[in-house]
Amino acid sequence: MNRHDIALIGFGGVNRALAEIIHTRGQDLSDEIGFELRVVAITDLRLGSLMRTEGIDLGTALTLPDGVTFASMPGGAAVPQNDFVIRSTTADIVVEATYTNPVDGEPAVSHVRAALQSGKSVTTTNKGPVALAGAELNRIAVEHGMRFEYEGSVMSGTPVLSFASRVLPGLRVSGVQGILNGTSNYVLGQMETGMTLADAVAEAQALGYAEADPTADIEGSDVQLKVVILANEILGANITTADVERQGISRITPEDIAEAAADGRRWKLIGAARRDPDGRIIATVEPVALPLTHPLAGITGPTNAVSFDTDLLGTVTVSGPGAGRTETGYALLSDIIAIDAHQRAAAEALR
Ligand SMILES: NC(=O)C1=CN([C@@H]2O[C@H](COP(=O)(O)OP(=O)(O)OC[C@H]3O[C@@H](n4cnc5c(N)ncnc54)[C@H](O)[C@@H]3O)[C@@H](O)[C@H]2O)C=CC1
Ligand SMILES: N[C@@H](CC=O)C(=O)O
Repeated sequence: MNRHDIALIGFGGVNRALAEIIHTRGQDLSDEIGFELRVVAITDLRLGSLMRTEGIDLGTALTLPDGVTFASMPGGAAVPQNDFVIRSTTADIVVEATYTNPVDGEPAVSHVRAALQSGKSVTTTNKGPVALAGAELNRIAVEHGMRFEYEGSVMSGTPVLSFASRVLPGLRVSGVQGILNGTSNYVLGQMETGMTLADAVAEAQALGYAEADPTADIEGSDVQLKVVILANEILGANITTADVERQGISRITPEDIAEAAADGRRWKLIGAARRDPDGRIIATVEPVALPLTHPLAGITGPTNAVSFDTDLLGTVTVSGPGAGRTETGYALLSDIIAIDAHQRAAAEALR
């Protein structure tokens, strides 16, 4: 049976969830997807680095006591050594799931670049490399015959990017808009029950929805990155975050929430991008008090939804999980399956 060896860069909620799926589903997973998966390297700021060409004991790696680093395991060290691990690992796929840096995407951009240039395909849920260096990294992937997959960068495990690229062929999409951040949607819903914004954010953090710095969720920079990704991937734009007006939800008060409810409305943080008649891209992130009859008003908790404005179908909406450790760990698995399928197709074409 074919096998893929993977290196995990970052060992937080999402990459641990992927490791859990591999560890607990074991041979059943291999039988279902048609190939074996082994983790042969892990690096993490807090835990250090670990390399085992024969495969890492995920049961041990996932249950290290607090304060114990990978130095306690064979092949482990107390420091991450990201670049060394990425360039020297025997893995054929690198999985980048470190913090999203909304300013310049680093060091994740460098992680992805180093992996592609050293002959590894990459899957990532990190919005930074995709939004801030997507064109460059996709070009490097093609130049090196590698794949750069990032389904989980928008709407977690909900395959909105695959949907748009594979299920809408022949349609002209003029705009995309929706609820693109699970944390802020969860927070607004909790505030409707009387919870304070701060307490609701703390809950979202405990549930694994929020960014390491939840300001990104609340002030809209996470949505801003996702709007850039959707505009560039689906509208064929070439915009950056500087082209996306941004306003978050921190100024929404309990009184605003109550006033909206009395008026039959619900506050939602909406990301949107559209191409206007003269071809310009108008892109925004803003809170909107939607009427309860609006299709996005019923989107609750960490669920996200994206509507596509098309020429032949009118509006098509995709909804599903927008955040969550396991849901996003699945996004990485779906990318690995896609990478395997591309590699099989390429090998078949050479026969
Ligand atoms: N949690 C979610 O629901 C979703 C998360 N994402 C994205 O996936 C990525 C990971 O998210 P989580 O696992 O939830 O975050 P997390 O904060 O739980 O884990 C991130 C891990 O990366 C490590 N790390 C950070 N910088 C590093 C570096 N320079 N070198 C090595 N390790 C480093 C940290 O020590 C931490 O263990 C983020 O970019 C996030 O925006 C995307 C979709 C959904
Ligand atoms: N913090 C993000 C995670 C997914 O991108 C969110 O809450 O949507």
